Amino acid sequence: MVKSRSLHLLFTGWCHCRYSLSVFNVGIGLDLSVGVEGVLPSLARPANASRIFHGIVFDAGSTGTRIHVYTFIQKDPELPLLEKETFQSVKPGLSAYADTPETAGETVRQLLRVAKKAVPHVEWERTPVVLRATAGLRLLPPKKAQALLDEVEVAFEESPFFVPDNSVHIMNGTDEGILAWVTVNFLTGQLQAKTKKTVGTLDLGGASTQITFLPKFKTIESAPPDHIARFDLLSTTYELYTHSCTDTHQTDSSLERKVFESSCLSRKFREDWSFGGLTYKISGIPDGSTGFTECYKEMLKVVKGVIHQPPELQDSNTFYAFSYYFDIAVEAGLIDERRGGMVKVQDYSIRAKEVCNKLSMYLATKPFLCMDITYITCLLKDGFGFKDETILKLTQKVNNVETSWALGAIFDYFQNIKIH
Ligand SMILES: O=c1ccn([C@@H]2O[C@H](COP(=O)(O)OP(=O)(O)O)[C@@H](O)[C@H]2O)c(=O)[nH]1
Ligand SMILES: [Ca+2]
Repeated sequence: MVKSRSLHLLFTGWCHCRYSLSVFNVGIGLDLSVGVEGVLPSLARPANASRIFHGIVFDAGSTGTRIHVYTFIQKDPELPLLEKETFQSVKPGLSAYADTPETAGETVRQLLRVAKKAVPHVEWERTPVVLRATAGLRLLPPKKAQALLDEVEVAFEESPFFVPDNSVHIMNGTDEGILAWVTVNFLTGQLQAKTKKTVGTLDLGGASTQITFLPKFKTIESAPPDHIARFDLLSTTYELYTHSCTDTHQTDSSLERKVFESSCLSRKFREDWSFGGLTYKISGIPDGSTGFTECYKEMLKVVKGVIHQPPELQDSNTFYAFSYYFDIAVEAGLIDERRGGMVKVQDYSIRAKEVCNKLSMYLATKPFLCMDITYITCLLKDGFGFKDETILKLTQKVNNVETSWALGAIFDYFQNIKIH
């Protein structure tokens, strides 16, 4: 089976992009701190509730389904602590069961067992459970996606947990970006600092990508009003720039072709790949050129001019990056899988050149690395317009909590942050 994020993109074609911009008002009465030892914002809960309470979030991603079970401690009437997160994931994602939706229900039941272990029996009936689906379901025909969501809802209703209204739905890319930003800025302590010193976030999923940051005044001024997404958290209104792309299924006849040749692959590489009901022959270009320059040109075709470039990114210093930015950096040997680490945009680019110009060395073990790392390089530089020196903090967890939009989603449930 072919395992490559960028190959998927090349087949699905251009991103469907949404740009949004929002403004930030420095917190009035915002009082948050974070992490395993940190303080979470006051969350709405029953008056007679015990000191410990929980929330369950399912992340139905395009490549897998994950459960996050959060345990909060009510320290005082205002400020609960996030005590811990219990996490588990399964592959493939729900969209793989588009023709057998009952299997999606089984996946969810299997993960709900994790929640039953993590949440004490007496707490089950007041512990909310929600599922948010991302690009995998966004790309399915609506009826097929709904059939999957219906099965999830049945599994939730059978469970002993509290199923709120609108518990199961497809999330739009803007919410995905904002909720990931909320998670990271909460976990890194930026939100409670009551300053404008927040960190931007970059997510690269199996079929979508998001960039979210607190823009400077100039960006706010020059952006069209419909590029604005606001949300409220405690007494603060935040306005963030958030831009989301979901790979769209290509509708033109090029999807019909059965052969896909790329200069990002070794000339000797041959593999069959099934996608969208067709089987493709994937290979290098037998008599053509390979290597970084040619590969980069291929990537430019799917990236250049598609993604809005906020000018201030040229001056930005640090972004938190996760999901495939992390995975590919590990595969490329840029960071350690357990510890994560910091890389510059140019580190991806330097490594891409090294890998792509020695494709035969990677043929047996990492045949798609050149393609994937070149795609990331191109996305960062020519897509978003980052400069070479921008630092990406690559991390899967902050203070032992997953870097994902899921924590932001449980905030959204408890706080109703009203993204608009
Ligand atoms: O608990 C997990 C498991 C995986 N991933 C990453 O998510 C990416 C895959 O994206 P996803 O399936 O979420 O696709 P999306 O629907 O977001 O496009 C991969 O890089 C995974 O490493 C993640 O962020 N959290
Ligand atoms: Ca994701």
